[in-house]
Amino acid sequence: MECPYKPNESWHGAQMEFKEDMSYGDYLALDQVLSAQRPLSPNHNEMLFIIQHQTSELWMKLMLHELHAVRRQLRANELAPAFKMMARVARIMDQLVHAWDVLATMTPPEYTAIRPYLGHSSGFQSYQYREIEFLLGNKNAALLQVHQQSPESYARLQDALLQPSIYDEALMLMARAGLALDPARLNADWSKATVADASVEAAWLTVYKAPDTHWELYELAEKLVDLETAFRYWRFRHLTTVERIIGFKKGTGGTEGASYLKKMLDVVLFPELFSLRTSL
Ligand code: HEM
Ligand SMILES: N[C@@H](CC(=O)c1ccccc1NC=O)C(=O)O
Repeated sequence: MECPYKPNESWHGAQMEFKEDMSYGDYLALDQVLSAQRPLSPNHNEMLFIIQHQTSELWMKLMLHELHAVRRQLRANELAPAFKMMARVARIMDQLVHAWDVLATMTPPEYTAIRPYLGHSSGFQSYQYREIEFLLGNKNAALLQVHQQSPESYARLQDALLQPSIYDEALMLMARAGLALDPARLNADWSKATVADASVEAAWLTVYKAPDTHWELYELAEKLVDLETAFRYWRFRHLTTVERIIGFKKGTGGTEGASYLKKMLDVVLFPELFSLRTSL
């Protein structure tokens, strides 16, 4: 039978030769990305575990790219581009919320076959996740210690710890727009986690009681609420997936496991944006 492959025939006009030109794989550095999956166990399901984490880290990289830009835009009073980026971050978070469905196809015996190979490594050591938390105001200086072996991530995290969070920037922007905020809150110790403040709640209440007068701040508030809501769903799915797969075992990172993650569900990033709703 004649071989159907004809080297010189084009297919729908597609470029077939890449000796000189940059190809898809070149542009995306696919050789690097696709050679970075290195299972340690003989178990079939470890590939799912690795790719689930690597894709999450890639989306986190994009979230950080967007969140740093949001902070710069807020500092520059450029709200319209900030809104677009905040919406993107919330959609990425939604994507990560749905990604738990893929991981949940891994059963306890399947994970038990992989777990001994993980040693003490844990998502707790994700420096990108920690930077996202810090940028959103959930600061905790003690957690820098986890990254002392890696000067680059330590420096990034330290910078995120010491600089105002996105929420702090939103409050400074509100003050510049003429809303009355306690100067002590505007000069807070940025390395500390956000603490609810009465003057902040009163200012957001002013915005929510007259949206037409404060439309941009109203939109900013709702974008922040979208973001926090998506983040809470992620935490919740992490906890429920973990309970489903390892029950109440201690974590490889050294915490109590599910009960630690349950405590993290109580974290409120933008407290006044939720408490004000009781007064509306
Ligand atoms: C079988 C799947 C998973 C299990 C059993 C699991 C379990 C745990 C446990 C027990 C902790 C607490 C820290 C510790 O002691 O280890 C933790 C923390 C964490 N995990 Fe997972 N996890 C899983 C999947 C994931 C995935 C897919 C991600 C996405 C990147 C992730 C990200 C994190 C992060 C960021 C933390 C730190 C949370 C914080 O400090 O608030 N985990 N995980
Ligand atoms: N903390 C998990 C281990 C774990 O999930 C993990 C281990 C290595 C790399 C990423 C991980 N994911 C999230 O914590 C456990 O206790 O089983």
